Amino acid sequence: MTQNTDATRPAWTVRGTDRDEYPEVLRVVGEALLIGEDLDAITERMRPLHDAAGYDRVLVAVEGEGPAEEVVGSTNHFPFEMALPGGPRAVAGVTGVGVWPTHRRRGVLSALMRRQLADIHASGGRYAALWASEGAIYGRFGYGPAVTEVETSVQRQYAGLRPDAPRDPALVVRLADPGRVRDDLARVHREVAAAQIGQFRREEHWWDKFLRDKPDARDGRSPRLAAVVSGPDGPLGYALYRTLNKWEDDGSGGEVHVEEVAATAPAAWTALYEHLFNRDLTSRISFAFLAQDNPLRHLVVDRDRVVPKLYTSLWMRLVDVRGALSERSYAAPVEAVVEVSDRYAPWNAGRWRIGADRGGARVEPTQDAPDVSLDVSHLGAAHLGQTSLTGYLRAGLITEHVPGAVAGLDAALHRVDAPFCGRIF
Ligand SMILES: CC(=O)SCCNC(=O)CCNC(=O)[C@H](O)C(C)(C)COP(=O)(O)OP(=O)(O)OC[C@H]1O[C@@H](n2cnc3c(N)ncnc32)[C@H](O)[C@@H]1OP(=O)(O)O
Repeated sequence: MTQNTDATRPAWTVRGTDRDEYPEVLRVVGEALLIGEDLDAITERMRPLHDAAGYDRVLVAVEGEGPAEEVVGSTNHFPFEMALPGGPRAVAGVTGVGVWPTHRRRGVLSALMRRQLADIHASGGRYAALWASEGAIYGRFGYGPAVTEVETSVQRQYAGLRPDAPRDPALVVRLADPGRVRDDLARVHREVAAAQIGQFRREEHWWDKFLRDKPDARDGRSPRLAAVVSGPDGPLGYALYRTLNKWEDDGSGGEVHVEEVAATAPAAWTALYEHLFNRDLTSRISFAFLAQDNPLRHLVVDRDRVVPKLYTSLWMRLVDVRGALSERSYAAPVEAVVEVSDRYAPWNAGRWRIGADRGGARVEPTQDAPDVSLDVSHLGAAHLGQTSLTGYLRAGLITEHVPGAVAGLDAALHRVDAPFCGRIF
């Protein structure tokens, strides 16, 4: 149990919770996040995820004792299997973080984070990941920005695909209610998620959540649609989207809003984009989440009409530096001593000798002089192979004791494929 030791403030402690107390947790987190929804509605929405995952990973900070006890903050994590460099791994998907507005900036979150990391570590966890509401929050807790994704839109008049985009006349696109083609969606996603770094295996309760479609949450848009592209051997891709019925003085101005698009074959991407770009009465097609290397900008006639807006999705945290670096895959051989600082998970702090090549890695504690000194958040940022350590070096945030050591680490950690999560959890 973590105790606030500042005698000038009311004491609060960190402890676990249970199913009965959960609505109270949601009340606090919902208010902190400005959810603006009735508590019953939030509870109804969130219950199934927790009933499936259990309540034992939810932590609360409470103030007072007995009947006067009140929840003033909370954090939670879901058990995910996520594709990481090296293969699918158990990752703690941290979410539901909030502190009651009158109790902010007193160290409540810091205590919750410290306890949560200790709990994940004690249960053998090596990684945590989250989507941050604000980029300023999680660096201090050892999380680094590991995935940059793209939001974009294209005017229909410029949404033409190249004549040489791969097309397969054997492919068929079917438009349906997502519930009717859920097995097809799951089949495609299973294949994509197994290989794409940053995706987590989507269990049934997560499909339930992502396919929920309450009319009051549509923001004036249509019910969700699923376009599924299939070949003779089954589904090869899908797009989940909504339309918006809109009219301007000079005619139809409808919109297509794509929530998720996934495919396992080049011609399937073409078929899906042709479907999305050819809805009558529309003038704009938007994409909420795309990987940075999604084929879209290669397939359109004029890539500059598809302007990417970048955002950070996953923040990664190496909960067990040695374990995580030992089981990672490497793109190039590397031999380096890395000195790690870690305020919130002290078992990671110290010097680690990393010896790795394409066949595997050894990571051992050492007292040898370091080649590089950095914070654990930098390792988390670089772990998925997209964020470079060189950027931090240029910014003066990590120290290179041996010239070229950071470049050597970057070459080894690099991935040619862009990581992508695409779903806020
Ligand atoms: C994965 C997710 O769930 S993301 C959702 C996160 N939740 C939200 O955004 C909801 C609204 N915000 C909140 O509930 C709270 O402000 C929280 C959870 C972000 C922070 O909780 P607090 O208890 O105030 O944090 P705590 O007091 O432990 O702060 C620790 C340090 O982080 C800093 N900090 C905390 N939040 C922020 C922020 N939003 N921006 C910048 N700095 C911050 C504090 O200033 C403090 O710095 P210091 O150690 O130099 O003094």
